[in-house]
Amino acid sequence: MWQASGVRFDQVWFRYARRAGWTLRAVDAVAEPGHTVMVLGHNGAGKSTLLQLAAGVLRPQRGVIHDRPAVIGWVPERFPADQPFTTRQYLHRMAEVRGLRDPAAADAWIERLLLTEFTGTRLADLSKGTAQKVGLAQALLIPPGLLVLDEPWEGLDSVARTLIPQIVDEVTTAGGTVLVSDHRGEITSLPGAAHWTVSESTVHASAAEGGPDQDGPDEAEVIVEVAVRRREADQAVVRLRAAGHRVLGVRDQDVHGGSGAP
Ligand SMILES: Nc1ncnc2c1ncn2[C@@H]1O[C@H](COP(=O)(O)OP(=O)(O)OP(=O)(O)O)[C@@H](O)[C@H]1O
Repeated sequence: MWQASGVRFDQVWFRYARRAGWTLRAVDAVAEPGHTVMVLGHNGAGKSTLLQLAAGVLRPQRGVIHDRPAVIGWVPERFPADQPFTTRQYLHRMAEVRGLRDPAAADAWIERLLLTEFTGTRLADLSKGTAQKVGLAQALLIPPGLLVLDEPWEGLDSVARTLIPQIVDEVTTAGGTVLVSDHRGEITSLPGAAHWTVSESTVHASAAEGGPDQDGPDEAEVIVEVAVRRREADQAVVRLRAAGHRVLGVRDQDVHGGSGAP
C-alpha cells in the first residue's frame, strides 16, 4: 500500500553556514496529497536544497515543515555510488535496514528498473544512469508517502525515462505526494503537475496548468477501450498520458481480476 500524505513549508528559512547568506527565505508552499510538484529554477537557485528540506535530509534554521509522512523516498541528484556493494547486495541490505522481512522484495524493483544485468556489478562500476536507477529502487522499496526526486531524468536512457512518469503516477494515484526538480525542460512529461519556481531565495508556487487534476472530469469525454501487446502496455500508458489522455485502468485478461492503472 502506498501512503496518503502531503508536505507543507511554513515560513522556512535555510542557510548552509551561520555567517552565510540565506539560500532560502520565508518559504511558504503546500504540496497536497495525491499531487505532483515540479520544482523549477536556474542552476544554483536552491532546488536541491528545497528538496532535501522536504525529505528531512536538511533541517531549517527557522520555520517548520509540516505533514511529512513516515515513509519518504529520496533520490539525490547524484547517487552515492562509492560503496563496497554490488547492486543486489546494496538493495537487499537497504531492504533489511528498512525492516522488510523478505529482502528479495528488492528484486521486483531490480526487474522493473531493468537492473537485472547489473545485479552483480559493484556500485562504483555502474554508469551514472544505472546508478540513478539503483537510487530510485532504494527509494521505492517501501511505498513512500512522499517521493522526492532530484533531477531524476539525468543520465537515464530513453526507456528508463518513461518509467519516471509511471512511478510518479502510481505514488500520486495512491494519495502520496511527489516533488521533482527539473532544469532541463522534462516538465512536459508530467502534465498536471503544479510548479514551484525557486528564485531569489524564495519559492513561487503556481497551480497545475491544463492537467487532468485541474480540469476534473470533462462532460465531453468518451471512453475508448484499446488493446495493446502486454510487453508494450507500459509504453502505451506513458504515451497516452503524455498526449493528455486520462488512463482509467489496465486489465490483463490472463490475470484473474485484472489490475488498476499502472
Ligand atoms: N553543502 C553545501 N554547502 C554550502 N553551500 C551549498 C551546499 N549545497 C549547495 N550550496 C549552495 O546553495 C545554493 C543552492 O544550491 P542548490 O544545489 O540547492 O541549487 P540547485 O537549484 O539545485 O542547483 P542545480 O540545478 O545546479 O543542481 C548554491 O549557491 C550552492 O552553491
